[in-house]
Amino acid sequence: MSVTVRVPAKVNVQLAVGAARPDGFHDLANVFLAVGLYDEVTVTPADELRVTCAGPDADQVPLDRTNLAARAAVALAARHGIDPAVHIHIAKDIPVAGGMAGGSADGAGALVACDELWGTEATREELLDICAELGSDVPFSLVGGAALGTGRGEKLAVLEVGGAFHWVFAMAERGLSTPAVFREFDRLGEGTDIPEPVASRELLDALAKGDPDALAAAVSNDLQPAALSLFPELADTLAAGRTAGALAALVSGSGPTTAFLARDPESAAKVAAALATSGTCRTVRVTSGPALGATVLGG
Ligand SMILES: C[C@@](CO)(OP(=O)(O)O)[C@H](O)COP(=O)(O)OP(=O)(O)OC[C@H]1O[C@@H](n2ccc(N)nc2=O)[C@H](O)[C@@H]1O
Ligand SMILES: Nc1ncnc2c1ncn2[C@@H]1O[C@H](COP(=O)(O)OP(=O)(O)O)[C@@H](O)[C@H]1O
Repeated sequence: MSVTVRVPAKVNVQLAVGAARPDGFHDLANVFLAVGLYDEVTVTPADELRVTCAGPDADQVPLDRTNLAARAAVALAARHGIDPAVHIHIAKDIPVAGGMAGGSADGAGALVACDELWGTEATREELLDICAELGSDVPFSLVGGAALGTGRGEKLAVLEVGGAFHWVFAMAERGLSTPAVFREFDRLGEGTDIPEPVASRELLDALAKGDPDALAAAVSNDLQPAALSLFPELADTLAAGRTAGALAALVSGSGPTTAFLARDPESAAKVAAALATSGTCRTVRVTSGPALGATVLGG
């Protein structure tokens, strides 16, 4: 018997970042939108806990107990007095270290899959608690759709979305480390007054209406200057997408994946084709959001 769970990637349509807290984290107003790029996490009973991974970026994924999927299985098992002897296989389509929360997706996926496999019947609240222990982005991977994350991004309020938004994602030649980007944010902001992060009313209204032009006018990412400072070539990718007709071009979360909002699928295809031949990125993907959160596909 095995259980497979499908989990989406995310883009941050707004990422407002406050000053560093005493615990090293930053308070956020983090508006997440789940998009239709997915990892699939399959769990099967085994003699001991083991992780395998397949996909274009599989060689960059740790297969030891630091893998977020393994940590999720161990955390659920510990709470329920279960031996976490399970083979976790990750079919990885979400770019690694790209600012699209691929590791978080695998953590949420493994948690839901193990809950189903072991019949632990954890409440949604317990699952969300474990997610928050695993990482700031993990609760959103479970929930999907669109949500406002406050605190370090783990406290979620579900948001209304009035229609599908069309996106193009450009994957970069190398990854960026999330802690390094937050450190660069701190360095760039030294000596300045960093305001409390607040969600934009215009942005929430644009999401609720499903209005791509209004969303394009309202998107923002406070980590973008830090990501560009560490990876200046991303400016060329952003410019190539804008020139090709994207309504908005921004770094996805801590980067280095860049995200381009298009008015409709035809325009998205045009932007993707231009980016693919621009020589400014590794690969290009076209998709839309919102997408469902962690979903059991069956065994
Ligand atoms: C920036 C965002 C935007 O959604 O994601 P990515 O773009 O990397 O996917 C998130 O805040 C990343 O969330 P996640 O990747 O789960 O981070 P965590 O494991 O909780 O933390 C990793 C490190 O990032 C920094 N961190 C993370 C979240 C936060 N609110 N403040 C921080 O300063 C800290 O240095 C922390 O040690
Ligand atoms: N299941 C996993 N998939 C990908 N990366 C993982 C996983 N578990 C742990 N990691 C680690 O997390 C780091 C961040 O990866 P990822 O979650 O893909 O990016 P991001 O935080 O930029 O969205 C990776 O470099 C890797 O070392």
